[in-house]
Amino acid sequence: MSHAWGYGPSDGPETWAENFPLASGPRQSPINIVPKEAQFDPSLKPLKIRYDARDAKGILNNGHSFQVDFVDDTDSSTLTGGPISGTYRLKQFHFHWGASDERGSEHTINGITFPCELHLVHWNTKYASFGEAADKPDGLAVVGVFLKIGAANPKLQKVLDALDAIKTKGKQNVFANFDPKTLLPGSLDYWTYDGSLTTPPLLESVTWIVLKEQISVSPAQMAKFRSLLFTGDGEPLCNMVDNFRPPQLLKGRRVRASFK
Ligand SMILES: NS(=O)(=O)/N=C1/NCCS1
Ligand SMILES: [Zn+2]
Repeated sequence: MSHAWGYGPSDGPETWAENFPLASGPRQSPINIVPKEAQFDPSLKPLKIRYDARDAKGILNNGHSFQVDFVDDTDSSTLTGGPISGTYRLKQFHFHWGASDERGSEHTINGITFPCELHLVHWNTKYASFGEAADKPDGLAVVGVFLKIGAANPKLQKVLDALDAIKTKGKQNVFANFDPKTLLPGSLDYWTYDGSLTTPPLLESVTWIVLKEQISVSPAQMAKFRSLLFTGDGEPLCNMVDNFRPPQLLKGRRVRASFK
């Protein structure tokens, strides 16, 4: 049975444990990252990110965020190196954001929140598919990128221009020829820890790779994110904002840094 969940007072993160017991598990995400407590690990490899714009397939309002989906039947868009072993294929990317600029990210740095956070979701090709990988402890790897308020981000604009056509839950459109590598910052320095999906079913299958360097987003671009709706056609209008889970307990986990 699929349980309805959301980000409101009656179905939000504080209620998820009722239907998704992993919410109280030992490796939940997101977390607050305290750089001074992160251990530099010289054995961590540089991230190797190779994406092919031709793999971009579509864009979907899934009622919780919007996601850009990728063809993942070959190793043409992959994540390797970093803290992971083997090859992980790009499945989709999506965002989390706030109703205003002082909140919106899921991970925090020294308790600092950002207005938006990008997640690039990859699955381990030792498994047959995303669905097979999603509940395995080494099944997924998500690269997280913080967005901070500044100059308009031209790389983001193509994604934001596609939102008018997917305003309501369930709407989708073709979204072709887009290389998400253009969304990444110049530095690929990262923090990494073992965590979970930040949305139900909160599966504890994610190697998190959170980049230190942020990318920019303008106030007008943030307004575009906030123009989406959680609700479907014909339902009462509810703006898609504050679709983030707050930081969870570390429960003894180590956060490693790829940089000094
Ligand atoms: N925000 S997240 O990336 O941890 N959650 C996900 N749920 C389904 C695919 S990714
Ligand atoms: Zn996410």
